[in-house]
Amino acid sequence: MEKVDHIGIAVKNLDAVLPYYTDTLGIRLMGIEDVPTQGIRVAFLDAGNVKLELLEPASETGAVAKFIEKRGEGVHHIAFGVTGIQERMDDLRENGVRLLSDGPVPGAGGAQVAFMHPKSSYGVLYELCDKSGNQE
Ligand SMILES: CC[C@H](C(=O)O)C(=O)SCCNC(=O)CCNC(=O)[C@H](O)C(C)(C)COP(=O)(O)OP(=O)(O)OC[C@H]1O[C@@H](n2cnc3c(N)ncnc32)[C@H](O)[C@@H]1OP(=O)(O)O
Ligand SMILES: [Co+2]
Repeated sequence: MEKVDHIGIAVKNLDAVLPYYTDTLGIRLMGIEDVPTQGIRVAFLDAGNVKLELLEPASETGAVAKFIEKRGEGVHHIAFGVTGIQERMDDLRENGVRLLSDGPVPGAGGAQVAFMHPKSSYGVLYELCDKSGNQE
């Protein structure tokens, strides 16, 4: 059983929503970073035993922009923390899960990540997040 590392939440404007999370909900902001490979800016928030990952589109063409355009703001994905991400991907693929890349790709915070297609996961976009090689 994998540990949930974070819950991805798509937002139109990070600066507009952050006060709600930090002031109204009292959740600690851990940091903000650009992830150009995904065309987004992300903010990680410490929600105790799991992180929230707010995802703001940095372009009109990325996955998050398309998600918001089609479905509006809201829960976008659930990320499992794993080690040995390539082996996990191979195992999932052997079990018929459709992965969105052959191998892991760079994620936020120096992680290596991969995604399973929602159509293979009963409607949920799941991410594998491997920080074991992370020097940060
Ligand atoms: C990596 C940095 C950071 C990190 O944690 O380190 C991140 O988490 S980045 C997060 C943003 N990046 C991604 O999401 C990359 C993976 N996503 C994709 O490749 C696409 O978004 C994909 C393939 C999931 C959907 O793209 P597509 O162009 O096919 O969009 P459609 O609207 O045509 O969707 C097809 C089908 O899937 C359903 N769908 C789409 N997104 C989601 C979602 N987030 N959760 C659940 N279901 C989703 C959509 O409704 C369509 O279903 P249908 O029944 O046909 O309506
Ligand atoms: Co994520």
